Amino acid sequence: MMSMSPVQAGLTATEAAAPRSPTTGAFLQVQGLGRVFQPGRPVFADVDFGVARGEFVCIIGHSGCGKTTILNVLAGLDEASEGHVFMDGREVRGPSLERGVVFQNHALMPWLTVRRNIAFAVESRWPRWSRAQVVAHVEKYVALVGLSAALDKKPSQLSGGMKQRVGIARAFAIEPKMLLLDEPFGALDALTRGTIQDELLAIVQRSQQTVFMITHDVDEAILLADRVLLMRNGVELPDGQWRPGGIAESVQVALPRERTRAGLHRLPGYYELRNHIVDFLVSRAHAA
Ligand SMILES: Nc1ncnc2c1ncn2[C@@H]1O[C@H](COP(=O)(O)OP(=O)(O)OP(=O)(O)O)[C@@H](O)[C@H]1O
Repeated sequence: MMSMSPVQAGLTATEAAAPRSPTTGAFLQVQGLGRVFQPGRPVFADVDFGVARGEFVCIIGHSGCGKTTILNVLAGLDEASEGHVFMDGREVRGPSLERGVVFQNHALMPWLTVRRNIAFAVESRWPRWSRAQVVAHVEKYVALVGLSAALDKKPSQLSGGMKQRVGIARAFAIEPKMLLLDEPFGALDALTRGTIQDELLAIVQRSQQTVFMITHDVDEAILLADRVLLMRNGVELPDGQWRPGGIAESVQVALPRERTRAGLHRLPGYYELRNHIVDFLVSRAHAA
């Protein structure tokens, strides 16, 4: 159980921090994760994976397979029914400013300006900072997402894309060890989505940020990720037994890191990779 300490679980701290293969040495280690909402029908079980420091991992799968549930457990916002999550050698036991989370719907405080929304997070992260330090830090991250002109506007005065940018700036501004993104561009139109994908790609490449991101968009995953986890849904087998969902495959994106949206389809290996992922989603993600 997530709530059980290593000592309660009968493990020493060293044993608890020592992962089983295949995640040995990874910055984020997910071991034997399972989540049950409906007894006898776990959403997923035995989920094991690792994310290396500086790696960008996308998870893709059909609605309901449990992606958001996994992300919430990684964020410390939900408890797994089974298994453990370790980040940087320590078990995740609750929310922390070491992890920056961005949801599909920005979750900004509507009564605060862009500046105050981000400053609120920065002040929580570094409570001893002077006002001038906070101001400089906030302005730096708002500039990074191209929103300096909107610093003193409230969320209601911004477009959907701008609000999502503020959410991303806020997550980056706390300089988390890991960024957790739940379909951050899902609610945006294609044009805005493309622009923000490019911005995210540039910021992540510069900062070497470790990222775990949920997406439904195969091209988005190929553009951004070093690796894509393919998640299958839980399914009732012909004999009536329930097989929980889980990670079916981990697919390396073996394309040059210098990718652009416009040039993606010209990269050797792109179509094979895309077809492989689409084929999984069409024929294998729900298969009994
Ligand atoms: N708090 C909850 N109580 C009961 N069932 C839940 C709860 N949260 C999630 N579920 C169920 O768990 C399953 C997985 O949900 P989850 O949101 O993780 O899926 P998802 O893969 O992220 O889906 P989507 O792509 O649609 O966001 C769904 O069947 C959902 O109904």
